[in-house]
Amino acid sequence: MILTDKEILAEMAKGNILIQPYDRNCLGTNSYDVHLGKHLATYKDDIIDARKHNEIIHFDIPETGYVLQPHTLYLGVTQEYTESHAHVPFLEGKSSVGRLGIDIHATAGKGDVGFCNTWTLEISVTQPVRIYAGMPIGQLIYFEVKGDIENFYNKKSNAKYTTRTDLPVESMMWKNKF
Ligand SMILES: Nc1ccn([C@H]2C[C@H](O)[C@@H](COP(=O)(O)OP(=O)(O)OP(=O)(O)O)O2)c(=O)n1
Repeated sequence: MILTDKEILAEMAKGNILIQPYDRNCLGTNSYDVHLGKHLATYKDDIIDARKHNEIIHFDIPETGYVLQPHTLYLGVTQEYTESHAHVPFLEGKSSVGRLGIDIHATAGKGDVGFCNTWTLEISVTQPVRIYAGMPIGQLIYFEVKGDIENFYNKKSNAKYTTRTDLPVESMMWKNKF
């Protein structure tokens, strides 16, 4: 079940959900709108290797915006730092963003109970499009879970994305050792 606006507020009051910064106007009927942080990154190498630790180059979106180009994967980050201690958070796109031809995640939309961080966005575009820091970029949806949890994400020793940051984070797939 997806939490409604009232339930999101109630869970925030209980400390189960944290969204920083928080703005009441960003709370939708059953979601919360998140915004594009000013930091972007691209992979340094043209060919990236799923077994290796691929380096990324960080840069900032200027005030005048930044034109994203097709055929490039951009890593972005939400302005919002979030914590979800009892619900599964999902990051979804927004229709208005999709209508600009912007995808904000390549395949990963699901978060884990216990995830405490900003969200890295896996951004690609259909045609060149100018984007701006602070623009609404996605929405968080919170699902109820069934059953007890043995390993909360922030307590798992092998969780890859637990270090708090306001920068986009590259793939840590190399830690999987395959
Ligand atoms: N677009 C996304 C999707 C997820 N996450 C965060 C929330 C998740 O709780 C965390 C880990 O996501 P996955 O479990 O999908 O990733 P991995 O399986 O690769 O990592 P791990 O081994 O740490 O679970 O990353 C994110 O920042 N940006």
